[in-house]
Formats: sequence, C-alpha cells, structure tokens
Amino acid sequence: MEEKWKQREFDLASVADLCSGSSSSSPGKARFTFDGLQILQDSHQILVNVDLLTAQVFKLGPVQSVCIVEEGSDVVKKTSYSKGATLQFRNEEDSAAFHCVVQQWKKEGKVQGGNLLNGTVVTSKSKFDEKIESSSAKMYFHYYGQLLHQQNMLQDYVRTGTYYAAVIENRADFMGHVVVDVGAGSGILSLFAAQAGAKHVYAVEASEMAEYAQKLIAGNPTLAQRITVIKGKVEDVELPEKADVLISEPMGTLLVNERMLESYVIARDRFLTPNGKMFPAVGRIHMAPFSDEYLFIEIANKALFWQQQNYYGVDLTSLHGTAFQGYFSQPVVDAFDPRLLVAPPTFHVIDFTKIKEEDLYEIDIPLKFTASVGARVHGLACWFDVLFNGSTVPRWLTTAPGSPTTHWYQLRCVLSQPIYVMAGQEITGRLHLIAHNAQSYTIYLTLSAKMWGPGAEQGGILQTSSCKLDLKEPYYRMSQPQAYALAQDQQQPQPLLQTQDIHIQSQDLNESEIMQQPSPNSSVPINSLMQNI
Ligand SMILES: C[S@@+](CC[C@H](N)C(=O)[O-])C[C@H]1O[C@@H](n2cnc3c(N)ncnc32)[C@H](O)[C@@H]1O
Repeated sequence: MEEKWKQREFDLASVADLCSGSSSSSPGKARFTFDGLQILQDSHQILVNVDLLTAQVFKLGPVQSVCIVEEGSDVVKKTSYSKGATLQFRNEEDSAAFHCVVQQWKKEGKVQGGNLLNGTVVTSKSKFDEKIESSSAKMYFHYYGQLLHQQNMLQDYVRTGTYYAAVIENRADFMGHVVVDVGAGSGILSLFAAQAGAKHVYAVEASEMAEYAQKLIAGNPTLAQRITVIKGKVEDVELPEKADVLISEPMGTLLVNERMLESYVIARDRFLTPNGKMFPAVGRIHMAPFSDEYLFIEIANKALFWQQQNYYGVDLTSLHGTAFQGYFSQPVVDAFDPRLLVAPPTFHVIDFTKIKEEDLYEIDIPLKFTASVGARVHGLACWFDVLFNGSTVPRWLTTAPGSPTTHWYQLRCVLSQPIYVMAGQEITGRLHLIAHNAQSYTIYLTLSAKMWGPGAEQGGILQTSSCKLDLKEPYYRMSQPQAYALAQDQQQPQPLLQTQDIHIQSQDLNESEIMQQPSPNSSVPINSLMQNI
C-alpha cells in the first residue's frame, strides 16, 4: 500500500521561476507524486518537475524555500545549468510539513535503492544519523551516559515499579525466551527480564552507560550469564538471533519527545520475530482543554520585564512582543489538578506493534470536545499512558493528572489568546506534531469554539486561537498541585503581578529532567532543578 504522504499537496502563497530572470511570482502548488515533486504555477501549469533524489531543497526563511534541480550541461560552453523555483508557503506549519515530506522522500528513495544514477556513491549513514543532528545526539547520549540521570529514572517508582510488575506478573511471556532491551541504560529492564526467566537478554545501549550496565549486571552473577550488553545504536548493531520479546522505555514528554519511539519501532523491524511481544505494546496521548488563570498570568507576566522604558537608561519595549511570544512557545511541564480540565479528554493511539517509523515524523490529531463547564479555555492539557499487554496480567503505566505523579508530569500547551466557552459548547481543533532533527517536535495547536445559540446552525466559528511550540524547550514549572477551591470563572481577575519566577532555562530534551524522590505513593513532585546539557 502506498503511503498517503507521497501524494501530499501544498498550496503556495507564491512561486517564482529561478531561471526566468524576472521577479514575477504567482500563487501555486507543490504536489508530491509517486515520482517526485511537481511545482505548479497558477495551480495547473507545471513550472518544474523535481527528482527528489537528486534535487536540493533549502529553507531560506520560516515560510520561504528554494528548490534546485540539476539540468543538462552545455558541453560547448563547459557550463552546467540548474533549474529551480522559490516557494513561498502560506504559513510555517505548511513549510515545516513540506520539508518533512521531502525528508521522507529522500530517505525512502535511498532505502529502496531509488533511481540513482550509475556511479552515484551512497554513503551508508545509519537511519539514526540521517535524521538526527549530530550535536543533538551527542548531548543526548552524553546525558544518558551519566549515572545520576539513570538513577533519577530508577527513582521514579511509579515508572520502574510498573515495569517490574508488568514483567514479573507476566513471567510466561519471558520464560525461556530471547529478549532485546532497546536502550538498556543501566540495564535494569534486562535484569527484570532475566529474573522472569528469559533464556537470553541482549541489552543494547548507545551511550557510555553501556559500560556501567555491564558492571551492574556482572554484580548480579546469577542473572549475568543470561545477559549480553551490546554498546551501539539499535539502528546499527547486529544481533546473533531474533528476539521473542522487546522491552524498552522509550517514552519522552508527551510520549513522543526524544524520538526514541522511532528507534523502538526500528528495533521491532530488525530484531523481533513475527509473533513476538513488545513491552509496552501501545501508547496513548490523552488531551483535554483546560482553564488555568494563574498559569496564564504567570506566563504573560514573564514578558513584563521587556515593558520597561528605562532599564539603566535603555528602552526595552521593542522586544516585548517577541519575548511574549517566546514564553508562550514553551509547553509547560508540571503536575496539575485534574479539576482544571473543562471537558472530558480524548485520546490518540500509537500502536507500537504496527506503526511505521515514518508515521511518527508527523502526527496529526483532530480535536473535538464538549465543554462541561463555562470557562476561559487557556489551552490543551496532554498526558500519556502505555500498555504492557502481558498474556497473564495486562497493565497500564499512566501519567494522568490526579494519578501518582511520575517524572514525566503532564504537559500543557498554553494559548496567548484564550477562548471563552459555555457549558455544552463544542470545542474543535487540531494538534499537529512535526518531528525535527533535534530529537523533538514542533507543536502546532489550534482550538476553536463553535457558534453558540442563535445562528449556530450556520456552523460558523466564533473564536479561534492558535499557537506554535517547541517540545524541546519546555518550561518546567514544578509547583505543587494547587487546591482549586473555586471554579476558575468565579475567581477575581488577578493583577499582573511579578510572580516568583521558578523557570528553569533548559536545553534539555530528555524524559529524566526532574524526578520524583523515593515516595511511591506521593502525588506531589519534589522540586528539583536539573542541569542544562
Ligand atoms: C529513557 S532511558 C531508559 C533506560 C532504561 N531502559 C530504564 O528503563 O531505566 C533510554 C535509554 O535508551 C538509550 N537510547 C536511546 N536511543 C537509543 C538508540 N537508538 N540505540 C541505543 N540506545 C538508545 C539512551 O541512551 C538511554 O539510556
């Protein structure tokens, strides 16, 4: 079955021929076909046919790109000419999605051997290196190579305890079987699998942690003889046999951050026998609109600094708008009170046993809710859970608000323009996640409140609000869950005060930023700041 993305079409605000010498441009389309990409002018006339395996596509700006195609050469003049076009997208979201499809095309072509010219040298970069910026990968594996960060994950007892229970209660799935631990870290899940009677476990770990895992495993001699640690990426290493079971903990914030799910899926395709089991097998992203006046004001207040007209004699106000947008582009990570949700949640399923790796490059989730209360909606709250579909006892690991807090907490995308809803009113929208090469995603969120009361039959949209966020740059707001005694809409508007700023400026992308301390039943996260990496 052909993939849908191979037929994607993008409307362009304008397109111009690079070679015409004139600066004339007109609206157009970028149409992906099974053979490559067509750039059309005025929606029907083909300006240029692009062979994506040999063409070069560059991003010139947030909504502008250029596409250059090698054409024939003039033997007499000893020159070669290129054709091409400049593309102006309607918005950044389209531009990002377009480049995502181009990347997929280039990758697919290489994988299938493509229609490369004779003599073309194809470097065999690994799947991981092809899509991930090397500086990001370096920081990422450096982070996981440190014992303190592995300890932090081990000390999330909700997480580690649930993995332990899922393995031990489902011994039958491990007993006498070959297991691969995908991203073994300290080797803890390999040791659990060995405790459950695995015949042999291959613990694959790319970071320097592999050496510590080896040490930890050697320190448990009754299990060690059935575990082999292999240092390398699951995308690259070779194993001597196929696996009956894959075990892994590849979940990041919002489930998909870190893009490790892709490695889990690649490991499935490379190592798992056709009827093999995956622990976990399924993940779900849950979403619901929320109302949180305190949070909104706190974020808006952060930019107030830039409203000073006399900061040591300098007027800062020209940067206020940029700073304001910047703060609203950070998804908020904290544990919130579930009473802040204004509608029952909906969820999006990711089946790790079936999904294709490429399907994780772009995740598009249509949203539809019915408000249960009248409120000012400040954005979308998200969390995830995963299922260990053991044949004896199926078990869920949840990061839901109100459940015992994990080191993932929950994630909220906050709109700079809240929308008002009445009880019973429909809220629609879209959560669009586009993977980027720094092991994370750009998040595009739109929420709309449909017309209410007279005139609703016409189906008009009354209010709509959108935002763009970078999942790699979250705001870790490790406040205690608030006791929200009053409904938010009954509260007095808060003055825009300078609240105490506990913002942790973090470059980090890992799941293990701020960890729960050893209090398995506590639902209150203990504040702990992490180091930037
Ligand atoms: C979230 S940690 C989990 C560690 C351990 N399994 C646990 O549950 O405590 C993910 C681990 O996977 C490793 N990892 C991530 N991507 C990998 C890849 N493509 N190949 C091998 N290891 C990888 C990281 O270095 C990190 O140690």
